[in-house]
Amino acid sequence: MRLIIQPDANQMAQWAANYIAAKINNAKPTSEKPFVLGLPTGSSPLLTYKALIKLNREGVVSFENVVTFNMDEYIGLPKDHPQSYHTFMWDNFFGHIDIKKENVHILNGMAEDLEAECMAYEEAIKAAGGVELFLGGIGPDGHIAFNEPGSSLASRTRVKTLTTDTVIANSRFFDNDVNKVPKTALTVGVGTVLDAREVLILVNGHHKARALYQAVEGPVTQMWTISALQLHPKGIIVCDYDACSELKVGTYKYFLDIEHDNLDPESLL
Ligand SMILES: N[C@@H]1[C@@H](O)[C@H](O)[C@@H](COP(=O)(O)O)O[C@@H]1O
Repeated sequence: MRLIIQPDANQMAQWAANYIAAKINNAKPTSEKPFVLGLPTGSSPLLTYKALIKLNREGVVSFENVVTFNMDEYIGLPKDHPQSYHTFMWDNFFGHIDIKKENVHILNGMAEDLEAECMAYEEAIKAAGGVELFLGGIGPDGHIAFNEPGSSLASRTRVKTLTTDTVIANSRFFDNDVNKVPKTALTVGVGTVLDAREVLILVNGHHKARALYQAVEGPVTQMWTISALQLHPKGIIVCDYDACSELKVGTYKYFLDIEHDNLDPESLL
């Protein structure tokens, strides 16, 4: 696993955006062979999306031949609900870049047959040739997508019940009213994420410090589902100084040292 330590969330986002843009450009995607990108919602990727929008506007990267698969969606929220992940993605990213609508895939939390929806999603990922790069964030309890503690590390796309902690955390988007937060969601599995050829996880802020410690220094365990990244041949975590506060000083220094030449976002493009 690589750990890229950046001073703050802005520099983290620039690093991640430049990295993603470089990956897309190096792949030279075409409509026959598009670049398949996995994407998250939440506050963690917001600055990265902003930076990618800027790179798109400046002509550094195009999303014309990029196909996306989002990680998750609430069950029971219509697509046009202000807090649906559909709305989030179009408001914060897709609506500002040159992506084709038909290349965007987001789970439908209103599907009549949710199991069939999940199976079809896995099939669609396969049919697209698999995910090249999965971008993700994590919850303070180390969950990836909506794979809450105790989720199988081999899990696939399915229905998940959200923990009380996650419902409380996400109530900030629902007028701070936990009763308005859906209690279930559709989510790609840990196994689905690990199948991507590369996984890039964003972790910032003090409130994620324990999760980062578990991800980097803890054992692989279903109780911190992000720890499964240790089993991935190409896992990268980009974090800020605040998120590092639970790491051992030696671990922190080690990653700063071995990534010394790769920390400048400008070196990526
Ligand atoms: N399903 C999402 C996750 O994909 C996200 O990583 C997590 C953290 O959110 P934030 O980035 O807002 O801290 O929240 C939700 O539970």
